[in-house]
Amino acid sequence: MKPLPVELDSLACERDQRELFASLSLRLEPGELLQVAGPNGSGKTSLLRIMAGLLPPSAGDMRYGGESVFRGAGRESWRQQRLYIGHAPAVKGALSAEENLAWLCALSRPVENDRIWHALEQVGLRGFEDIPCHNLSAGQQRRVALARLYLEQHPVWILDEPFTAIDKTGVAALESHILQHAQQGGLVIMTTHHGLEHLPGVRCLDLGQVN
Ligand SMILES: Nc1ncnc2c1ncn2[C@@H]1O[C@H](COP(=O)(O)OP(=O)(O)OP(=O)(O)O)[C@@H](O)[C@H]1O
Repeated sequence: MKPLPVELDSLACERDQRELFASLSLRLEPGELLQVAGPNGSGKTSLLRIMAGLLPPSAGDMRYGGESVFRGAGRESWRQQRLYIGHAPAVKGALSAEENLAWLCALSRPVENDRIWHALEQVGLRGFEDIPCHNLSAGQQRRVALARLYLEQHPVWILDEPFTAIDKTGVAALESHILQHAQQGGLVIMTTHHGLEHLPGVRCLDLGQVN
């Protein structure tokens, strides 16, 4: 799937009658990596959830390839184009890593088991495929969610704190995978309190500065 430009047009978010941001406009081209930064509570997760189509904005619009992602046919097609991984691992504790991934992928398109095993191997979970996730560590559960980045074919990735609970080696591997996705023309929008200055071409949107 070839990514298309993403445009934020005067986007605003209010929660509990408090304005988090207003008149947020920017255009992202395929191949870009955007880091949404800002202090705790500045609205990073809220913005990512709006961009994922999971939270309505209080004003403004967002377009993908020129079509609003909040209305009509654009809404459904956006959900097939973007992969959203929230800050909680969102794995079901009673299911194994393999079962979780089969279930999560089936929501968009079923995948074969050998591809699931390959993805779990990429995130260092070889040998842990069949263990119920409630018996995995916090970092391992996070890795189960992140295995989707090796499994699914969405052009746009929206990642909320993907490095949380991941060890140093895992962070380096994930950074390189994210960079590779952008270099191959994908679009990445992510929040992280982890510095990304050492990665080439990262664009930063600081919500602490826009309000
Ligand atoms: N479900 C909710 N209902 C009402 N207000 C919320 C809800 N979730 C978050 N908020 C409020 O919105 C504000 C922004 O929260 P958000 O999670 O977007 O910030 P953040 O920048 O991601 O913070 P952090 O760096 O701590 O993860 C906070 O003041 C929070 O209290």
